[in-house]
Amino acid sequence: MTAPDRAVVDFAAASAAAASTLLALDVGNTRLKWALFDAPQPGARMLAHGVQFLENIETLADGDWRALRAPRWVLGSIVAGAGVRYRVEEQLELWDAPVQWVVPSQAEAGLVNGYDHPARLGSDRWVAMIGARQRLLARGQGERPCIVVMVGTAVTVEAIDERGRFLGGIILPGHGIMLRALESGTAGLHVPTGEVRPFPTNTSDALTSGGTYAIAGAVQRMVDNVRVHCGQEPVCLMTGGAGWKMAPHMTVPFELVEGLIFDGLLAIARNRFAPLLAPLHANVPAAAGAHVGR
Ligand SMILES: Nc1ncnc2c1ncn2[C@@H]1O[C@H](COP(=O)(O)OP(=O)(O)O)[C@@H](O)[C@H]1O
Ligand SMILES: CC(C)(COP(=O)(O)O)[C@@H](O)C(=O)NCCC(=O)O
Ligand SMILES: [K+]
Repeated sequence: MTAPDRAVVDFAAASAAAASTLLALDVGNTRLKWALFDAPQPGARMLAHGVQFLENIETLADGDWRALRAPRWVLGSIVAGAGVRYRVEEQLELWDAPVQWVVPSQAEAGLVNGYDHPARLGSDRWVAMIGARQRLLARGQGERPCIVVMVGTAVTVEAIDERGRFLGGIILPGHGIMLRALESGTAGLHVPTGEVRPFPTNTSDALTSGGTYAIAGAVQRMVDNVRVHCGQEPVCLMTGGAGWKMAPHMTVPFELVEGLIFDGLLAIARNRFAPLLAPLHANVPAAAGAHVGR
């Protein structure tokens, strides 16, 4: 369902774009997601986008990125290690624009950070929450608390209150890590992927269902926590490469949204870069959905 290692380029749109392009990067522990926008602000048009597994980063400059219009700005989230960051920066030498990596702070783009040490929060979590908060504000739901679920290599479930304060969140292993942990810690769990069943009657189904229900149950628990704390039902947004796998098995109402991290990066970019733009872009419509990764 997702499109691995593939770039989609709208050449007509790319050539029409003004020189205010933003390359947005989301580097996770499994894959690098990128998108080129025609302006550094919410509602910007996506000119091209793609995804690469981390082991294929070296192909970007000579592959997907070669034909791209040069970005004026590069803004990214990265949670992979320093080695990966260095390899990404090497590919970015294709252009003059220096990359800015987002570091979570005390407050940015409408979100207040409740983490004990704000900078120790994963930047992907921070940026996705900024995207979620912007989305709620844009559709008049700024008075609602929010749960943000990201299903990637790891799974995170964040709680944001009705005033835009990040209360805290949980981290649990993603599907792949859960399975590998069970395989490596036992003698009898080397089996093919199974199906999600309410009452599994074989090892494959038992493992697949266990992982899926662990995630669904964790989300349900965080929704309960927020309901008790905030006194109202949260809006639940789910994103990430494996979000579609969880969707059929959730027990709380939710919306599957692609590109929450890109929404967040555009909101941050508006604060950092839009003031540098001429009035040319003053009337770009706000908050169109960004769709990425398919
Ligand atoms: N076609 C696919 N290609 C890659 N990963 C996929 C695919 N479908 C589902 N996944 C799952 O999505 C996860 C990667 O999602 P992603 O959001 O890119 O993670 P991260 O941000 O941690 O790199 C993988 O761990 C895998 O379980
Ligand atoms: C929790 C994460 C591993 C998620 O990574 P991902 O699944 O997106 O690759 C990442 O956000 C991270 O390294 N966080 C730093 C620790 C923290 O957020 O508390
Ligand atoms: K991620």
